[in-house]
This record gives sequence, C-alpha cells and structure tokens, in this order.
Amino acid sequence: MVETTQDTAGHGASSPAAPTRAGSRDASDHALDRAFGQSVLAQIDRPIVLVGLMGAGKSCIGKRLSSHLGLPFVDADREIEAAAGCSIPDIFASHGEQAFRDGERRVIQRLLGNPVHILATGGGAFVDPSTRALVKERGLSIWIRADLDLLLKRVSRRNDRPLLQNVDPRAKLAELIELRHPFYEQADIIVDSADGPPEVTLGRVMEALHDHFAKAKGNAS
Ligand SMILES: Nc1ncnc2c1ncn2[C@@H]1O[C@H](COP(=O)(O)OP(=O)(O)O)[C@@H](O)[C@H]1O
Ligand SMILES: O=C(O)C1=C[C@@H](OP(=O)(O)O)[C@@H](O)[C@H](O)C1
Ligand SMILES: [Mg+2]
Repeated sequence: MVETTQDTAGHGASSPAAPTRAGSRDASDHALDRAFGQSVLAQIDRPIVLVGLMGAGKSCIGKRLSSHLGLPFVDADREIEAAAGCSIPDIFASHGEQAFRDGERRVIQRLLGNPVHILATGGGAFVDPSTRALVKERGLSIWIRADLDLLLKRVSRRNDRPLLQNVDPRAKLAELIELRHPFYEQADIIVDSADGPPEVTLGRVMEALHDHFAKAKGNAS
C-alpha cells in the first residue's frame, strides 16, 4: 500500500530522491492563477509525463494541464494508434499485448525527444523497465493516483480497454494496483486525483509542480 504522506516539499524534510507528494491536500486558491502558472511554466525544462492506472485521469488531466500552461499535449496511446494504423483494441486482438508494448516503447522513446510538452502515457507504459528508465532520464513524471472505487467509476465510462474486456473489472484493477503501484511510486511527483471536477486535480498538479521545483531549488542551494 502506498504511504499517504502530506506534502513535505519545500520544508526540508525529504531526501533529494523522494517524490513530491501532493497527497490529498487541496491546492491553494491561487494554484490556477495566471501568475502562478507562469512561474511554474518558466521552470519546466523537460516533458511532463503522466503515469498511473487506467481511469486515473492521465489523458483528461494531461489535456487540461497542456491548455493551462500553453504547452503541446500528446497522448501516447493516440500516437501508437497512428503509428500502427489501427486502434488499441485491434492491436491487442491482432498482434497481442507484447506487440503493443514494443510499439509503446518505441513511440514514447520518440516522443521524449520532442521539446517540452505534456505526455499522457497508457497505464502499462511506466511498468516497462526500459520505458520507465527513459521517462526517468528525459522527463518529469507525475503519478496521477486514484483508489479502486474511483478508477472503477471512471473506466466504466468507456469499454475499449482491452485489459478490462471479459474480466471482472474490479478484480482486474485490484490486481493491477498490487502489481503496478510499486512502479508508479517511483514517479518524481505523486498527486491524488480528486473525485470532483477535473480542475480540482489540475490545481493539485500545479501545486505539486510548484513544490517540486521549490524542493529542487532548496536541495541545490
Ligand atoms: N480528475 C478528474 N475529475 C473528474 N473526471 C475525471 C478526472 N480524470 C478523469 N476523469 C474522467 O474519467 C474518465 C477516464 O479518464 P482518462 O483521462 O481517460 O483516464 P486515463 O487516461 O488515466 O485512463 C474520463 O471520462 C474522464 O473525463
Ligand atoms: O494499463 C494498461 O496496460 C493500458 C492502458 C490504456 O491506457 P489508459 O491508461 O490511458 O487507459 C492503454 O494504453 C492500453 O489499453 C493498455
Ligand atoms: Mg489515457
């Protein structure tokens, strides 16, 4: 189980390698202000990579973060589909999960060579050792964390996720939480998704980015 630590960023309590944890703390009122956004934007020097389970909100929050900051948005899943010329369910059905993972690794490697942007990955990407190493080397990773009930509620809005076909989605997501959380925990920043309007989670992401940069500055001086 993941330790839920209230944010310690900027208070000198974390080691340099410890992720910035936004926990479930609410973002301060000004987190979505223009000036706050500008100061965060000025410190972004690499792609911001959203990781986490299916339904956590990587694509949704990624899109909003990109328009909020005025940075390009790329969804790795859409890029994989474009490269393959078919949908993710079709890639899984015709070529299998391993072929999807190989394509995912290649596509993310290519995307991480692009200038600063917001990159939403698919849920399995950060679990792949070489994709994870690349993201850690070239990107700033944010785990969008959500509990089982919230994930279930969110994935039920679409039924095109191959890993959730013909299975009990609650049992499968519970299994993936066990398997994948140890990898997602290695992200640079951890943000709890809020069960409310996406803007609440967006505010938490902005606050967490701000705290991450403040902590990095503190560690450098
Ligand atoms: N923070 C949020 N608040 C409210 N709804 C959200 C939030 N994040 C995602 N959603 C909704 O949940 C569903 C799944 O989100 P999505 O971004 O596709 O997840 P992921 O890319 O992590 O699989 C979508 O319908 C999306 O609009
Ligand atoms: O968790 C996974 O392994 C997957 C998650 C999906 O993306 P989202 O996390 O955006 O749903 C997509 O990449 C594919 O269906 C596999
Ligand atoms: Mg997605």
